Amino acid sequence: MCGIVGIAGKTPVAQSLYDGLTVLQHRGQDAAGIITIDQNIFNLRKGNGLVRDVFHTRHMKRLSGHLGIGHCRYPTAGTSSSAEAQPFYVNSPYGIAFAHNGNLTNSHDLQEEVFRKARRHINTTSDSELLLNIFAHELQSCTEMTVSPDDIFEVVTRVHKKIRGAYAVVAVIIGQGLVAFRDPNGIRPLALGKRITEMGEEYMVASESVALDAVGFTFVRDVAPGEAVYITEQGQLHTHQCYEKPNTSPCIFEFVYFARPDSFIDGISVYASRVNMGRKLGEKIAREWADKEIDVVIPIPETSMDVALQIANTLQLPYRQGFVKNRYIGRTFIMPGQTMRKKSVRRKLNAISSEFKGKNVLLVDDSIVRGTTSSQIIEMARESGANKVYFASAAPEIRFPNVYGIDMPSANELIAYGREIDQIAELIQADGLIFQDLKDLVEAVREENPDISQFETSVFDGNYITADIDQQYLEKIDLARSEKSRQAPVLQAELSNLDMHNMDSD
Ligand SMILES: O=P(O)(O)OC[C@H]1O[C@H](OP(=O)(O)OP(=O)(O)O)[C@H](O)[C@@H]1O
Ligand SMILES: NC(=O)CC[C@H](N)C(=O)O
Ligand SMILES: [Mg+2]
Repeated sequence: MCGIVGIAGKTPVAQSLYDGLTVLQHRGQDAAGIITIDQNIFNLRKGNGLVRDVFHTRHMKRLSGHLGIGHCRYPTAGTSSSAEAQPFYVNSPYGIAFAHNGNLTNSHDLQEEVFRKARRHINTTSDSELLLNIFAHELQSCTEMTVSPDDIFEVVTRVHKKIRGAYAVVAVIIGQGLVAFRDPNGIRPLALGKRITEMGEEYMVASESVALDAVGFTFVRDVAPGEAVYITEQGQLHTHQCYEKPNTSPCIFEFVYFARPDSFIDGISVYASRVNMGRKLGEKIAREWADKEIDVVIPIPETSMDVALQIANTLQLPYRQGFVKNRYIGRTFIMPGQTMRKKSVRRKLNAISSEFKGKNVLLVDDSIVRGTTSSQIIEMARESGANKVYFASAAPEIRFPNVYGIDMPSANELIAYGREIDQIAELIQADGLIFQDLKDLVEAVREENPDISQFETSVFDGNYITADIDQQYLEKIDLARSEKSRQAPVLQAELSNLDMHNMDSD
């Protein structure tokens, strides 16, 4: 679930892009990149690592220009090689740099087509490099030196027809401007903001509204599903719906886990939706666990805290922060391998024994995916002397792989796959386990914007909104991306030699 930002400014943009990326860091911790345009030259810096590690002062100084884009990456296709860090670049037509959040579901077919019909070579296994080349191929039909907004919208319309899956994209084109667009289902988020300076109006697009807040842009609106936004080099904003029948279905997992609580996505406050999730789950606990004596509600930092507090309020129980989070360790779920994820839980969280000793505790998490966190946390609660350990998840059981930009490619790795609740409880050693109902989760989010009638909920119900996912496809991604297949060391090593960067790697 990567983070993307783009600014068409009147003043240097590198620092704002950097600051925007730092507040989107929770969306991708593996790689980061910024590209700017100055006097028709691209300046690019990208590499593996956190935003603060990839960019040093010497890089920032070289990222001059008033137009630029940035990306922080959580790989969900291809490999974690630095060669697949974004933005990507192609020199023709005009010179295009491109950043993508999401995942294409017809990459395989497109790969063939791009090579045969467009004779374009894709140098990595990244679906984003592929998407850039499709966009570039469509733009190739513009023969004028200046591309008009209508040309851009026609290009995006054709791209929408070719590709399937989830995508929020931002691109900059030499001599032209900044383009951003969102898939027709609006699975991945994209917000538009504006800043007034002495030199004139500046525009910004970002995965989450929080990035706009951080750099002093005012939120204008969400980019609509299927819509494209084009800001010319001179700073004129043009927008157009490029899909005939868009079908708004935002990814519900953004609200459960991915997005920051202080963001608004499609008119929904992520924080308020989490409070609603807490209320609904609290009511379910009151209904179904009337016989259980719970002394205290304890969140598993960090994402579940807003939900847990509301559960405690609903149940009229004390809320205690029984786990301390090491602020220097990032999110474990988006770490690249299971070994690293497993090790990091104990480095990240430590228990305050007095909050557990002799008590019946209700631990709350936003979701249980592989069960890495829950099983270790329950063990820690017991080591700290808890009497009974109950566990509540603000999201329902996750039983289906994700194909839209969340790295859950294999059903077998999901703890709830093929298991009933009591079997999952036994595996994670909980004395009781309760999940939110899907209907309640959808209602909790919808309450904040009833105009949205559906959400992308495939990980819970196997209903894939793009209607192109069958068992064969799921088997293919399982084979390509499961934990087991990613341990093939030769492939990883070979791919990491394919580094192609424009700026020094140090
Ligand atoms: O069942 P699992 O496979 O362990 O995945 C679920 C856990 O991973 C996430 O936490 P993470 O540490 O990524 O981030 P957070 O600090 O934002 O909660 C999520 O909040 C759950 O705690
Ligand atoms: N999580 C994402 O949005 C990833 C984007 C793209 N599929 C990649 O793997 O680089
Ligand atoms: Mg967590």
